[in-house]
Amino acid sequence: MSKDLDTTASEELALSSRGYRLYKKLGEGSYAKVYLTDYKNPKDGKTAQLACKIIDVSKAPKDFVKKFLPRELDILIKLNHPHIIHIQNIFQRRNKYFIFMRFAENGDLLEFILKKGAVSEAQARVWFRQIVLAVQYLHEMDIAHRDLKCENALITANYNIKLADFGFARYVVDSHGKKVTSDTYCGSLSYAAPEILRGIPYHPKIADMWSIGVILYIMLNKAMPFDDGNIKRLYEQQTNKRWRFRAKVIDLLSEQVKKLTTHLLEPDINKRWKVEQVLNSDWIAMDARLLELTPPEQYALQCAQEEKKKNQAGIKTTTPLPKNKKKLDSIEDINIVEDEKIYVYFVLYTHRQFIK
Ligand SMILES: Nc1ncnc2c1ncn2[C@@H]1O[C@H](COP(=O)(O)OP(=O)(O)OP(=O)(O)O)[C@@H](O)[C@H]1O
Repeated sequence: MSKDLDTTASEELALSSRGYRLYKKLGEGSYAKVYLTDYKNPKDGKTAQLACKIIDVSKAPKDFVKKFLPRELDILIKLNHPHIIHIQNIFQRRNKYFIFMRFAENGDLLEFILKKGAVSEAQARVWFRQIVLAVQYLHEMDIAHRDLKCENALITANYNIKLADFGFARYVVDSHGKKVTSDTYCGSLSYAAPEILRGIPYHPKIADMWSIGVILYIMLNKAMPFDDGNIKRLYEQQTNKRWRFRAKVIDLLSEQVKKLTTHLLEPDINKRWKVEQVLNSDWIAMDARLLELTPPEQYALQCAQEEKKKNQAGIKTTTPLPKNKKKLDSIEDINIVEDEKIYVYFVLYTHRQFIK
């Protein structure tokens, strides 16, 4: 096996007895490494190429191991959507978790943009809609992704998007069906909504919509809308709407896409567009084929809606609400989940930079 691999001989043996052979590093995140893997089903001999994300809990912070990782695994096994990466198998051995998933042959969206340049508006519309449908499915399941960024939008051989990396994802309702806000600040700084930077408990679904706006901007511009490592300055740029489309593309882009981007990069959470407004936007409608859901997209959405109904029916109503119920200056009153402690989890430095 390649020197690239951190797996021990006994791990390799355990993996190969299940038909897996890891052989090449595909990517690396904060606490995980992702490898290209050959798989041969021991029962029927069928083969496939997969990606394997290895999380070594002995190298990760306690908060990640106790809180984020269990959530990631719990959420991953529930998801089934055409634009979310398919999980083939998960297993744990000593300190390591091995998450086997579909291999995205064309890498991630950031890699693609860095290599090929800004995405044409027609292609961006197709990819953006796929990302938004995946987010609609998650939000319908009452899950917020909380780390939406180009690196987490993977591209298959057929140039379809598969959303990945649920390391920061969480449920946004509590056991009483009440909306909860987050005060754990996750994700990448460049994609973080102003309300996150402000350091107040935030609505994770609404913050996801901001990140989606940043992704759209990056696809069209091959640049970040806001680019400052200093949180205070970044916050000021965001709230004063100090961003513009790059000179290279501004005259080429449609008014419809400019309007959509502006409604997503909206600092006021009450005005920021939600999933349905995006999917019904004039920009998506410019390609009539994209207005209809494909049968797999329709099926996945239906499943999510049914799951939500089931959960709502099973919600306990007799248990008293947590004591720390707190009103905030936002659209609804909210319960702050007790286990959440303020923890800054920003990935401040990105490995890959845009060359303007
Ligand atoms: N299924 C896959 N197919 C191809 N490449 C993949 C796949 N999964 C992950 N990668 C690559 O590995 C990188 C890291 O994966 P992932 O984002 O899941 O790890 P992470 O540790 O959770 O990252 P982060 O610290 O950014 O949250 C991705 O950006 C992508 O380039």
